[in-house]
Amino acid sequence: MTRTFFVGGNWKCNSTVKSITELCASWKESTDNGAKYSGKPVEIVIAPPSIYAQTAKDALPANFQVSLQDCYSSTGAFTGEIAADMIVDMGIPWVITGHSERRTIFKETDEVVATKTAYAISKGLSVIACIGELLEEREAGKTLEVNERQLSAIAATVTDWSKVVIAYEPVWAIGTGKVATPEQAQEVHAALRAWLSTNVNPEVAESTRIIYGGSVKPANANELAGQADIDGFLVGGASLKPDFISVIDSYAV
Ligand SMILES: O=C[C@H](O)COP(=O)(O)O
Repeated sequence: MTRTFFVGGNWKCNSTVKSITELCASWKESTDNGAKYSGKPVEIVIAPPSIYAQTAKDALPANFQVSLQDCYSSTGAFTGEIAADMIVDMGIPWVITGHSERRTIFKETDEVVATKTAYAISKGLSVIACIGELLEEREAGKTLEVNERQLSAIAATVTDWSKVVIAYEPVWAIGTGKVATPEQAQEVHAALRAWLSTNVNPEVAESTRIIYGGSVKPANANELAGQADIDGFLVGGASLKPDFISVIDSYAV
């Protein structure tokens, strides 16, 4: 089965109305309003800071979808939070869960990430669920153990895998310029797919997109995209630039 190439742009806590307007205008100009990318299907999802979601939605090329960067798993007395219900209400189809910055800075546990993921899916959202090991975990030989533990927590609550994209983001490669080599990334992606096959089922393993994140940019995207089990990217810093379009096109090589 073919897994449609997926490119996410996570703007994190960056952007202004002016920068979004200018960036989206440049993307529209270079993509004929996003109508075609080398003639092959690609799913493109941009995650702006939530306060700019509507600004981005209005300004992005026609075939770019919008995501939020996080959600809460309830409505009610939770000051400062945005419930998955509200994301759906605003016509936004995607949300990111479990980003390493949520896990490390905001202390989200595997269980919190799993709960958010399941709740978002129950409300109809599609989810980019993030996992990834710290540098010390990689150096201690625990890369697969950590990633499988995080994936296992998410998998335990997922009821509809067609709504899930798994983002493997080694924390040591995020925002550092230290991209995982194509071989390092492929090794983990293949292991995660094998884990899904054994612990969920072979069909889910074959159809679920596993994307890579961590210092992806135009100069390294083609080689990463050429790996058998890399089905796209979650891009941070490079998604704030006009030449992000070349990352979107990397699947074509
Ligand atoms: O969500 C995106 C990842 O954290 C990667 O960020 P980066 O491309 O700036 O390294």
